[in-house]
Amino acid sequence: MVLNPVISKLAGKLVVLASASPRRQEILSNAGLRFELVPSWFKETLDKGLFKAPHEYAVETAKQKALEVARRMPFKHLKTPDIVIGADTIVTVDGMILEKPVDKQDAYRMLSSLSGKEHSVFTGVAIILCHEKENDEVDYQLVHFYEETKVKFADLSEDMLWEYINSGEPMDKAGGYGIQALGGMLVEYVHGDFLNVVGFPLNHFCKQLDMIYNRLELESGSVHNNGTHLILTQPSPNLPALSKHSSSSGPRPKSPSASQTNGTQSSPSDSPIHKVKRKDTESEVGESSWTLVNSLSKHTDDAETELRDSENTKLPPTTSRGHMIGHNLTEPEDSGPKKEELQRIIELMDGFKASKALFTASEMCVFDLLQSQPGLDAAQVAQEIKASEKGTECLLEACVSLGLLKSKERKYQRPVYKNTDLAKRFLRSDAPFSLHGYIQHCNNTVWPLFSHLESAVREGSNQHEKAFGKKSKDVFQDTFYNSQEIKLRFMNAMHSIAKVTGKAIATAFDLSRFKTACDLGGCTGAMAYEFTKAHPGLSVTVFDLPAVVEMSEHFHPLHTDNRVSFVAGDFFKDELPKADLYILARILHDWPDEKVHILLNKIADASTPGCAVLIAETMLDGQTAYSTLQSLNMLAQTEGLERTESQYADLLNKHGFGDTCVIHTKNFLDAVIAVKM
Ligand SMILES: O=c1[nH]cc([C@@H]2O[C@H](COP(=O)(O)OP(=O)(O)OP(=O)(O)O)[C@@H](O)[C@H]2O)c(=O)[nH]1
Repeated sequence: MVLNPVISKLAGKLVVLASASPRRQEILSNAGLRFELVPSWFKETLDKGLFKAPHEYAVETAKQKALEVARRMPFKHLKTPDIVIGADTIVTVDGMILEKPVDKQDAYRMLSSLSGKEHSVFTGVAIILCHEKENDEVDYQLVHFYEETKVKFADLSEDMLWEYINSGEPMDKAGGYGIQALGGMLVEYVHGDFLNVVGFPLNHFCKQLDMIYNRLELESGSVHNNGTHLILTQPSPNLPALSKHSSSSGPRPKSPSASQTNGTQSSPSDSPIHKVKRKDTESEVGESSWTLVNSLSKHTDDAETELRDSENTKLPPTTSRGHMIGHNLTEPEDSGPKKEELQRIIELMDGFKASKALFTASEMCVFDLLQSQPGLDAAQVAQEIKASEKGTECLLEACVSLGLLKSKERKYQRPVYKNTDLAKRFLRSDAPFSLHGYIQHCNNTVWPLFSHLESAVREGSNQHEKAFGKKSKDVFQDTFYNSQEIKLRFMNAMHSIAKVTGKAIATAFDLSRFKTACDLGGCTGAMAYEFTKAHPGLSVTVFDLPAVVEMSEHFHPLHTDNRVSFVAGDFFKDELPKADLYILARILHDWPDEKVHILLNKIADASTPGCAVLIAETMLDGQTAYSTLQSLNMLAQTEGLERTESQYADLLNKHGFGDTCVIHTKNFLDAVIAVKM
């Protein structure tokens, strides 16, 4: 892309955004960056007192967020990213660091401290470049920087403050406001990068990428550039070499454009350089397997040593400004396709093989068998699952390479197999979070539908007729609930997803004011059960088709609590049970807008002011592979599609539901709540 040659340099690389912030996802995807989303599990609890300046705290938190993901991925996701991006935004005023408020009082405290004053917003950013070496070791290179923007708030009256707090907007935002939304009304002026306040300094980020990939200015000696650190653990012909002029005192940035940006001080770093050796797919990365180099001066010394080494490696010629002449460093002319590039394409091409291996092992109850009898060899497994020895061995080995099984070699004997933790938690059919039911649905329903994806894309409609030879006017009545066997399988699938996601949805918002809820299309009641578990004062009515309700007793042992009840009916045709809160979990994505309007209209008719609708769906905003592929899934399988959070807010607004609040749960589903005005 002409507009952004730097972002386009990342095409073909596995870029990972280690952030759950929907704003960061949006800023980067709007800039055309294709990335995978792996939110960091790093808890933001560093001791602020240990940092000399607030931006150091933001940078260190950003580094820890990114490092946590970079070191988790090879083990938990079984792939090594090329680049991991982490960020942390803080607000500073009167010597205090403000992060996200923990409750409304905290938001009040923050916003009143900002009223009528200028404050600073710092976003620290860490870019980790990962290099997987032939011997399975991973080298990490860390670039980090920060950006400062000054923001002045108008004087805020108590009424204004509380109205804003009650909108729900402050809760997931640094300093307790969102400048991009209602919070914009509180702001008198902004000096500096607006997107930095929103959560990601895009311009500064692009400059850093440019520096990394185009070697701009680096030849003339900037290790510390514009608040940036570049720490190399290994010389790499694909990365800018550090100048031999660099030193621990930090040379001045030479680029005029860079020095005009805010946040020009170089930030001291105490971050270690990490190297990790990947041993096998089962190992957890412990600190002991890391080589740590502890001080900044040590980094710089190491970097200089490495530079001298790297100067000996053959690099293409440069001009005096450090630009490459006729060469592109990321794609050396003579080296042919890079291993990582090919790996990414092959991974995508092989995705269906991995899925089918998982489906087959699950369908043949391999995980259940190895749970009850761990340590069987291929011949023993083959005998138990009534399959060929040769086929079973291939399947077991594939599962080992996918991280689903572990194998143990034995001298002069065949290896034996057992479940990995992942299989124990999610693939056993009797595990509390078992996805067995959903996997069966994927194998028997989604798989045949996806084999007609091209037709689905051409025609813009589901493929039940091609896949199953049946015309369906209503996919639920005509396909999913057409036979007992298929119905039970579908209900099992919905049940397992509801169990895995239920708690995150039920606890996404403060629902303490609601006494009654109605879970429309609530199937087996698994989601309803999570709601009653999380909210002791709440009773939930599950409203679903008679064919579903009659079968839900198969799942009833779950409902030991009599606060969950079932009512049979069709939510498009029949009167809805009265409730304070209507739950629509994975319902609206089945239907086109016309039908969604019919349903929301009925909910609006049944609601009085103060009642609410809670929608749980996968929102498209982050453009993650999961959400966009899920939208293809809805295309091939239903009449519906996945939507963005603003599309849901618009649909709800049209039926008198406002004060919309969205939570990204870090689980499969996101949640939106809106109140009848
Ligand atoms: O004007 C705005 N200011 C800030 C925000 C959002 O605030 C949060 C800041 O929190 P943090 O940096 O800790 O990031 P998280 O949301 O927890 O996500 P990670 O997974 O990356 O830790 C951030 O989301 C900003 O976007 C805003 O929206 N407007």
